[in-house]
Amino acid sequence: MRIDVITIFPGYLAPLREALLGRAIGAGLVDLAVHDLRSWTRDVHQAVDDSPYGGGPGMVMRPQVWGEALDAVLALDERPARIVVPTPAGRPFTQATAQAWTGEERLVFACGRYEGIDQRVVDDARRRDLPVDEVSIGDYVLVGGEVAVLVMVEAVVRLLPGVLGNPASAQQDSFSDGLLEGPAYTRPEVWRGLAVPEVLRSGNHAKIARWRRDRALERTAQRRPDLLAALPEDALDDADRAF
Ligand SMILES: Oc1ccccc1-c1ccno1
Repeated sequence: MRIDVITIFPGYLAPLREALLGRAIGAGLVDLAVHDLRSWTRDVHQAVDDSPYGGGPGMVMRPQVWGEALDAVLALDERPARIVVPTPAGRPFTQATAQAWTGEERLVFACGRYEGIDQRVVDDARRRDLPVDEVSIGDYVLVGGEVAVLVMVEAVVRLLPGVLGNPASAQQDSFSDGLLEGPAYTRPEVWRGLAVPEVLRSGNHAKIARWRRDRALERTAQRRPDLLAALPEDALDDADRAF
């Protein structure tokens, strides 16, 4: 997978070259290129924004600069690309989104700042039949899209074959089966008077699996009843329903 990020703060994306993601890049599983949007400005001030039509606070990012930047970055590689625009007004980015994007040959992230990017940039890309997703990583407002890109790139790249040491980890993630992950424990057996649940030390794998499933159902019911309600009809078996 090739990942391109266009931003006015390239340094914000430095963490993508660290740790697990850095190793994925080093192993050739991911190609990452970060581009400074200001490279496509033509004025001495390298202006990337302007006042909003219709008035109102803040500034809007200029379509000319973004249009030239996206055209140039897309032309760098012949692989078909999905353009991703992080925005608080976007569709929710979920584990399902991350899973779906693992099938993409290329992702091009457009990091907006200020009051966002002139809408015509997205409209122009869509009318050229380029796939464009405007996505939000949560119901809060950030200063720019860079942090959202860090989140989304990590969520996607960790799912790519060969990235995680143990692929089973991704299968047992929270959300992978529609439920939140239950509690986890490691040594020591007792810590500050708190003992590890006995069933986890029983060696009875069937009991352990049932206990873990019950804790996941319990936690999901308590913290995210919306996820429970969204489960497909056949997702819960009789033992789950008895819980
Ligand atoms: O708040 C933002 C500002 C710019 C770009 C993205 C965001 C955002 C907020 C939540 N998800 O994305």
